[in-house]
Amino acid sequence: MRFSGTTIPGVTVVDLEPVRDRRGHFARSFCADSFAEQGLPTDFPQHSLSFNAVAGTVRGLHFQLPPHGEPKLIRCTRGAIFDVAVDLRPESPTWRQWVGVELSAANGRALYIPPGLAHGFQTLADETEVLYLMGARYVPEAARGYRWNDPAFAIDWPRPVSVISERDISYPDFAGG
Ligand SMILES: Cc1cn([C@H]2C[C@H](O)[C@@H](COP(=O)(O)OP(=O)(O)O[C@H]3O[C@@H](C)C(=O)[C@@H](O)[C@H]3O)O2)c(=O)[nH]c1=O
Repeated sequence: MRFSGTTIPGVTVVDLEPVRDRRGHFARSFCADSFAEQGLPTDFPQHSLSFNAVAGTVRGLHFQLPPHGEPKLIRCTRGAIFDVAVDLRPESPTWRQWVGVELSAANGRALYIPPGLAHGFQTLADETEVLYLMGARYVPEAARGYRWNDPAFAIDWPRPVSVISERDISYPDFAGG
């Protein structure tokens, strides 16, 4: 695995290093030792799959309040997504900034997002599947979100939104907290 930083401290691109032969390839998609060397979490007690039928679907922007903040490792195992992290850490030099990375089954890329950031994505193909490794348990009472089109973030989404949940269009404006 190859780790690369992004414009937001802690948000890390994780690329595969496939070993190829005539059958295809083999690549480690998670390694606790490599994550520890990078100072990243190694305990991911929940793994979740998200299936999205239609291109243009948006999910997010989601996060959990402390102490339930979730480190997330996000990978697209079928289709493609534009994956977004928004920095909500008030002490961060990149507070309120966002970063977007294309993850696809074809590019094998994953994105690590630390706690304190909101996460969302837009699908770029029909029948897109996203696999999460979650570094904290799901606590619905601690779940919060901001709208995908909140002017405080001004995220440049690649497509018009085709499908989004009622909850995700109803979040109030970001108030700076
Ligand atoms: C997130 C989650 C949901 N659920 C349940 C609650 C609900 O009945 C159903 C669908 O949940 P949601 O509508 O919250 O699913 P979704 O909108 O896809 O939520 C996800 O969005 C992306 C952007 C993230 O970053 C994830 O952490 C998660 O928040 O699944 C779990 O049981 N465990 C979980 O970890």
